[in-house]
Amino acid sequence: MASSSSNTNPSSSSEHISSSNPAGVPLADLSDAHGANAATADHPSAAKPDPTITNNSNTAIPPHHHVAAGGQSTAAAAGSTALAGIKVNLRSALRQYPDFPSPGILFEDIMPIFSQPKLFAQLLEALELQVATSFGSGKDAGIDIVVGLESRGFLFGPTLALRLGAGFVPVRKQGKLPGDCETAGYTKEYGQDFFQMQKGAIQSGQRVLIVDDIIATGGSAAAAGTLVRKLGGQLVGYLFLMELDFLKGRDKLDAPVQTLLSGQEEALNKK
Ligand SMILES: O=P(O)(O)OC[C@H]1O[C@H](OP(=O)(O)OP(=O)(O)O)[C@H](O)[C@@H]1O
Ligand SMILES: Nc1ncnc2[nH]cnc12
Repeated sequence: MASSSSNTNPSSSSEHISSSNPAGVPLADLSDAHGANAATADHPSAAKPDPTITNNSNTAIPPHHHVAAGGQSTAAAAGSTALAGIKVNLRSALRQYPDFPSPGILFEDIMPIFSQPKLFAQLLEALELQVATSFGSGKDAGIDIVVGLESRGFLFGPTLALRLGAGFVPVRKQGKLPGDCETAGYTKEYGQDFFQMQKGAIQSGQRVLIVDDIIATGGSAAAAGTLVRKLGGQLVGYLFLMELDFLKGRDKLDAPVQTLLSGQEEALNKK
């Protein structure tokens, strides 16, 4: 199994507050005790380096922009600044629900992001910027297919696919897709299930990026990766909105992992 690593590129690894905001949307109110800059047991402070912008091969993700000797390109630096500002806003929109859907689970509710159109737009911008750090911008990323996991991966997967000039293919819970399907069972943070993909949904050798909202134990994502490979896809990476640190789900994945936000350094009942 691959292990996680810290990014050695400080300009893209912290959720610092930027005074300029290239995304053009007001940053969160930092005076709010529940705002993005508040250090809570659930979320690291904004000043703490973000360990999530990493791959799973113990190397920093190389930017695909031209890099001038001794530093980032102007485009890469602008992208890093925009990404950092957006992360602050995304984090402040998340809500936590203890003991949902079962005792001991601290549920991270991402839905408020989607009810605010400017934030929803920023999420897509951040995901595209994050993809660009590894693969290049838009169509240059060379992603053929974005695979989204039912159901929250359907909220932004298709839109991200369009922005990358890629197609979208769903992974669904068992019994929802017609025709011949491949099936993979898995265990997630609060239960067990089966995922399916339609045979023929991916052409042999197509470059596939798997996206979902949250990686917890990594069980769902690992099963999706198994299905993509069964269909002949080339799995180039995973992209999540959020990672629950204490569960170390990325250790189950054998392709590069990128996440916008990290949280829950410890289990709920250990706090
Ligand atoms: O890393 P894991 O422990 O596998 O957990 C992560 C998965 O759990 C949630 O999905 P859920 O099955 O609750 O479905 P939903 O998106 O339909 O709510 C989440 O959206 C991920 O897909
Ligand atoms: N703690 C959690 N919050 C939201 N979605 C999840 N999926 C798996 N674990 C989760």
